[in-house]
Amino acid sequence: MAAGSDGGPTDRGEVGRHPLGNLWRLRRYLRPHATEFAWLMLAGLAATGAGIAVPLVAQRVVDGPVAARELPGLFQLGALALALGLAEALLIFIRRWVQSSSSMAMEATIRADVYAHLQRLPASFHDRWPSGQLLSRITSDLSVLRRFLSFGLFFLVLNLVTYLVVVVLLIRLHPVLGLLVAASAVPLFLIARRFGRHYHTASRRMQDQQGDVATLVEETAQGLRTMKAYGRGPQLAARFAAGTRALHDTGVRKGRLLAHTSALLDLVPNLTLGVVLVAGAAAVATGRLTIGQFVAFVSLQLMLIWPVQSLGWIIANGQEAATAADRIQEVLDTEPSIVDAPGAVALSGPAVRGRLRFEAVTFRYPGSTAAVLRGIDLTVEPGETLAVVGATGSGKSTLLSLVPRLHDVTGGRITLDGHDLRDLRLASLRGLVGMAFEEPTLFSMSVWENLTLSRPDAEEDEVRAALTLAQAEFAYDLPWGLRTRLGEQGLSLSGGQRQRLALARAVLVRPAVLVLDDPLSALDVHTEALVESALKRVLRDTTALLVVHRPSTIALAGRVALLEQGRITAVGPHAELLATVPAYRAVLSAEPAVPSAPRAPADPALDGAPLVRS
Ligand SMILES: Nc1ncnc2c1ncn2[C@@H]1O[C@H](COP(=O)(O)OP(=O)(O)OP(=O)(O)O)[C@@H](O)[C@H]1O
Repeated sequence: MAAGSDGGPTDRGEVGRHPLGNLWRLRRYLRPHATEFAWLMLAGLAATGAGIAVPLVAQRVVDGPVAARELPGLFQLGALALALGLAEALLIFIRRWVQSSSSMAMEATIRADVYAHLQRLPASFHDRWPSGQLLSRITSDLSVLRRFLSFGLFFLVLNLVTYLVVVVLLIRLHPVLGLLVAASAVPLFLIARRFGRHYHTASRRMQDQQGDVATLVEETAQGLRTMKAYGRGPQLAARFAAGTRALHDTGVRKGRLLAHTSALLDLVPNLTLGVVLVAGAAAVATGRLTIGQFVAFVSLQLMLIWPVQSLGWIIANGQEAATAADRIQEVLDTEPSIVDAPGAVALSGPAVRGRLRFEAVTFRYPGSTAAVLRGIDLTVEPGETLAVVGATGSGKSTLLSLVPRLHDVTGGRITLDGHDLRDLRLASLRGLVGMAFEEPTLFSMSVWENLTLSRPDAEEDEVRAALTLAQAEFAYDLPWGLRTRLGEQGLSLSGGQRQRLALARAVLVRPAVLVLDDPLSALDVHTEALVESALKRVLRDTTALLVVHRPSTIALAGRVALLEQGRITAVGPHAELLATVPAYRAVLSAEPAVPSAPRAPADPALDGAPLVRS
């Protein structure tokens, strides 16, 4: 089942045309373990063979030494039965031993692949997929798959072989009764097929609902403060209760479906056994069957009870695995849209001048009809700092996110030193662009690891310089200095501290282009002034695009671009815009907003010159 066209999860409960198709596609993960599986199957079949041989030995015992009252023969056959029992136990042990290691290895490989794929997928994919859905796919769905690959699939093959071998032996012992047992496979098949159909739909619903519940838990954990502040605990609890109730109801429906089917599956072999007991006893009485053969027949038939009884569980496991495979393939089938183009080139650090140019850039979010950015023409010269100012929702963050290709333009192009960004190797581009967001993300790792995410090879003195620049030396005073582990999302730090660490991380890249999305918003006036004065030094050597709101930070920029409803309406030095553009004044002050008449973006060469109105 493919992912939605806009990269979102597909409709709930939708069942693919080939329910087992996606499960079959995962066979490539079995291949590296083919030898282990062959041994596994061999050990399983040998153990079953030993088990099947026991009733045949019993037949010899009854018809031979027991009938003839011959003690030495009885001991020999008894010893053979014991040896078969021991061999069966040993083989089962070997099978279980191999089984656990290969299935765990397969699960780990699939999990690593899904995780790597998630990393390749663009920001727009993650905007659309609830994180709980991804979490449940990479955890519980993979466990379901492992259970199937290690147990369900194995027992499906083993039980099928056992069934066929035993039925052949039964037919040889007594053709009529043997065929009767063989015929019982028909109702079994019909029951199993009906169960499989219904169970597939129910298990898809349940696995999706598990994802929904995981999303709710994650949202609650993240929004705990907001929830408590607004006293919204009961509402969220009610939402959660509704989610878990839905999950419970689907679970109960699934359980009942399985119970109902298991009862039917139990009934068939027991009914057949009843018929065999009566008919077999009659055959013994009329001399058409020896007592030994009768004992062997019944013992062998009893060996079919477990394979038939476990059929319901195996089908359930198989359907859950098919659903899990569908859900995992939905992620794996989503093509990463932002990738290296064929022939993409890498730009290396010192040769890069850092001339950034937006040419008639248009951008529309996937699934949305309205463009967020329209006809953006803007040039940021090497070493220049350009501030982007605009009302909330005007598209500032979106504009900045296009530079490291978190999203790709939907019209026009952006160039760096004349190269279309889409013709550059992604790793090279992202190595040249340092970025800090207003909402800085710090990971559950040490401060050092968080800082060097942008440059794993950074030296200690470089990290120190970046921390000094970002006024983040407080990191040295944490309990274990830079080795201190931060809590989830760095929650143990204040907003301003997190922003400063994120800023240090961005400048550590020694970026050719620095993109800062309002990174000083959480700082107090005093710290902001210190960071600004330090930033000034960094900005001298790099091309920078800043989203800023405060006039003090705007002073860092040589020019300012005013963004209004996705369009650049004015470009020029701050003082001039302030003097000549009412809309600009309105954005920076409490004046009522007056949309400006469109203005041609000024040529950077005209910096300081009067603005040109179009
Ligand atoms: N992931 C997204 N998917 C769809 N629309 C989005 C997405 N992110 C932002 N938008 C929309 O794009 C528009 C511009 O958003 P953007 O965040 O770029 O504005 P902004 O100028 O940075 O706002 P602010 O100053 O409040 O941060 C808004 O209308 C917003 O609803």
